[in-house]
Amino acid sequence: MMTNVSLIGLGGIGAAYASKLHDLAPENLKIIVNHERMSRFQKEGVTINSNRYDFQYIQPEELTKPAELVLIAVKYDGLNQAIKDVQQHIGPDTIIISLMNGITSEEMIAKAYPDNVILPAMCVAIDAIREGTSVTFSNIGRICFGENTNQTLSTNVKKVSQLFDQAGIPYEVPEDMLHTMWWKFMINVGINQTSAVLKAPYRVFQEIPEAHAFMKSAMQEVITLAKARGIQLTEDDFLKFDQILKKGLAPEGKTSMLQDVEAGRKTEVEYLAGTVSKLGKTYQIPTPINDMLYNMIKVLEKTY
Ligand SMILES: NC(=O)C1=CN([C@@H]2O[C@H](COP(=O)(O)OP(=O)(O)OC[C@H]3O[C@@H](n4cnc5c(N)ncnc54)[C@H](OP(=O)(O)O)[C@@H]3O)[C@@H](O)[C@H]2O)C=CC1
Ligand SMILES: CC(C)(CO)C(=O)C(=O)O
Repeated sequence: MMTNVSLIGLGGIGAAYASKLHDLAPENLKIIVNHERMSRFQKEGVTINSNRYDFQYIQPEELTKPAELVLIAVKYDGLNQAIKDVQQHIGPDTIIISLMNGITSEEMIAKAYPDNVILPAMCVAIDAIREGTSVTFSNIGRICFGENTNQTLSTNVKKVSQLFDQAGIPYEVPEDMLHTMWWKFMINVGINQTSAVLKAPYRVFQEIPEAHAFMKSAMQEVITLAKARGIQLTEDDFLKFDQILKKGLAPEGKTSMLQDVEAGRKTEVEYLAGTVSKLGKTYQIPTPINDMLYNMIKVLEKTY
């Protein structure tokens, strides 16, 4: 069993999964936080679904034994700092997992820790919402992770699976992890960004054909880029999401990007439309919808 896990980013996603690891064995989990966050968390505690959690906090500069697993659950605007802050926890055998949306965080982490195993990952179907130091979720969703392909499970994937089994964290190891990452990327590019500019909960996309078509047009650009990159993302993948949208998402639910805009926070547009536009230039594929979404969301961020 893994007895030494470190996590950075005690927000909606991080707190939800940290609560499970803490319930399993509080002494085995360290939360990396700077002095200011540590004071806030120690004073107020962290409330997760109405229960107060007092985690074992550690500051980035404190010397410590390398962790077996480091989980990263910040947003993109905090990722460069988080990559520096986890340094004391990374040894030659440390496995690193980013639970973040998008397809860029793993590349950014790999640049800083090129010799470590970084298992691509993301979470789906979790509806965590954070207000201050309080996090609530009604569905913990699941963590999809693995090597790029998983016809047979590697030792590292087995180790992490065993930990998640023990902690009761739902997970899935998709056979084709890169395809799954791009599928989620397509979803976030489509619905997160159009919901943010339309200020629209899921109901708008379920009921209004023009909103649905707008969302789909942004996703279509990801499907085209995926083909250029050798990833088989197809119309069927869109339809799979459409079923989830129509049957699985609460009409008044909101994407994380809409929540960011409503709370006046910086969004992850740079890593959604920004990435699509950059890849479009690389493969010489026009991405007009995402170029426009990029500009619109940048304007929104400047009007807070
Ligand atoms: N919320 C959701 O339902 C979903 C979110 N995601 C993705 O998961 C990722 C995380 O999202 P979410 O949990 O909602 O984000 P939050 O903003 O709720 O949480 C991020 C947390 O990271 C903390 N943080 C940032 N930098 C550091 C640092 N250097 N050291 C310690 N803590 C740090 C922030 O602290 P502070 O507030 O003090 O800055 C904050 O508590 C994103 O990529 C998001 O797109 C994916 C699926 C669903
Ligand atoms: C899939 C979706 C839209 C909801 O979990 C999401 O990942 C997000 O809101 O960021």
